[in-house]
Amino acid sequence: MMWGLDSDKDLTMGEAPIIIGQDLQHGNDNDFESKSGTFETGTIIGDKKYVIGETAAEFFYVKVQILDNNCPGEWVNVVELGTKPISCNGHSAVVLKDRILILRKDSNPDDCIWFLEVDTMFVREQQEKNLGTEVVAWSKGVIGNAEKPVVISGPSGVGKGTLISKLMKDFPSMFGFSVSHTTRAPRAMEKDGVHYHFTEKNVMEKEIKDGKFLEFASVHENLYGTSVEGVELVSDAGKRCILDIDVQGARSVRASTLEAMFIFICPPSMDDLEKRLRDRGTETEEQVLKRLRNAQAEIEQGTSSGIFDHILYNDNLEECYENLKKLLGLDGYDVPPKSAPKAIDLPRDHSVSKIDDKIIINSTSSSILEKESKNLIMLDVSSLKGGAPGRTRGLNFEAIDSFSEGFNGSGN
Ligand SMILES: Nc1nc2c(ncn2[C@@H]2O[C@H](COP(=O)(O)OP(=O)(O)O)[C@@H](O)[C@H]2O)c(=O)[nH]1
Ligand SMILES: Nc1ncnc2c1ncn2[C@@H]1O[C@H](COP(=O)(O)OP(=O)(O)O)[C@@H](O)[C@H]1O
Repeated sequence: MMWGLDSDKDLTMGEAPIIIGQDLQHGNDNDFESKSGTFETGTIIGDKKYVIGETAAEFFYVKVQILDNNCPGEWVNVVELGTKPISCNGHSAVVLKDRILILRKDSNPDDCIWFLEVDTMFVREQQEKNLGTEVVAWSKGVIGNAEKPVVISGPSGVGKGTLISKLMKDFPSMFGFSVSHTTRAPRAMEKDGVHYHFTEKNVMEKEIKDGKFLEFASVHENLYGTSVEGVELVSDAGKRCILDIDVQGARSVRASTLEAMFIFICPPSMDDLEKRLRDRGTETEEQVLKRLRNAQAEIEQGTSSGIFDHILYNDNLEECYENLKKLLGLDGYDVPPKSAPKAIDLPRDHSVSKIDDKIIINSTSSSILEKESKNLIMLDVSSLKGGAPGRTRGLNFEAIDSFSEGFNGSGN
């Protein structure tokens, strides 16, 4: 088996080395003691060596340690952000520009590609908040691109929920709702985990601190927030994610790495808005008044801040819904079967090399069956998008088998 790789070159950030992390399990590298994992790779980027270790026998998470060449023998304090992969039977590590690509052995097709970000914008921002430590961030790699999420904002009672429900009912395989967290009390018909994740303030504040939220805001004196996982789960299922969030939240998403389409829904008049809110009958008089007070400012910001790509007036519901469908490219639409994004199936034993933006994964298996199905895989990392917190998308691959001519799979 050839799993860990080549020589230990002194790589600097931004170079495109042939690479690679090194298999320390077999004692190829004596620069430092392998601390505890049964499998480790050591990847040098600039002055730092990133040691990624795992213990396959137990259900542990992969662990990152860093050595600074300027302080020989001393481990640097590391903060690891994001959801981490669970240990598997080893991995290869490949240096990209600002991150390390991890190819995991013996893991499921949808879980074999991960990225450890070491110098992305997200990591640099977090570094400023964690002075005195090294920050790295994990994100899972996903084949292909997800369709841009749709952010829908507008004052309370304008009809956002009604429009979104219609869309989800008419196109259930195309859209998925990002279920927000909130500290407000559930309404009579609302279900936990469906309409919102209803949560306690102290729990939500802790989760915000832990970086679980893409955005959050205090709205009508309650906390609301969109979790990174909530949005990613919808995209992973091959659906387009819909977010119903307020203007502050929309502004935060605009500033984040998440590319989205932003739509603001306006009422025909304040009188109509008040009537809808009162007729809905879900709020106390005090809450209705609070929502109406906030509505004016929300409409001003929504229509003038430049956050939103489109403004829709919800006067006649059916007309507004048709206009929403037009924006989403759904007018006169016959819903096609939606195929889930493809996943890469790595050969169990393989070698890895890198040429420009292509990672070449070559089966070294002696099993005829495996050779037939996946002899050579070319992974294209030229169009990566997103990253921590969340997923790294835009990976494409071609699987080439030696027994038939041409390609037998594509990530596109
Ligand atoms: N920033 C942010 N706002 C949210 C989120 N979820 C809901 N909201 C907004 O919070 C406001 C109040 O929502 P809700 O209590 O359900 O009342 P409703 O708008 O009257 O139905 C609305 O403007 C929602 O768009 C979220 O995750 N983040
Ligand atoms: N175009 C419309 N004309 C009249 N009533 C509407 C219209 N759109 C929505 N409504 C009603 O207004 C109320 C508030 O709508 P809802 O979808 O709950 O608003 P939001 O989610 O923006 O707070 C609901 O009772 C809904 O049935």
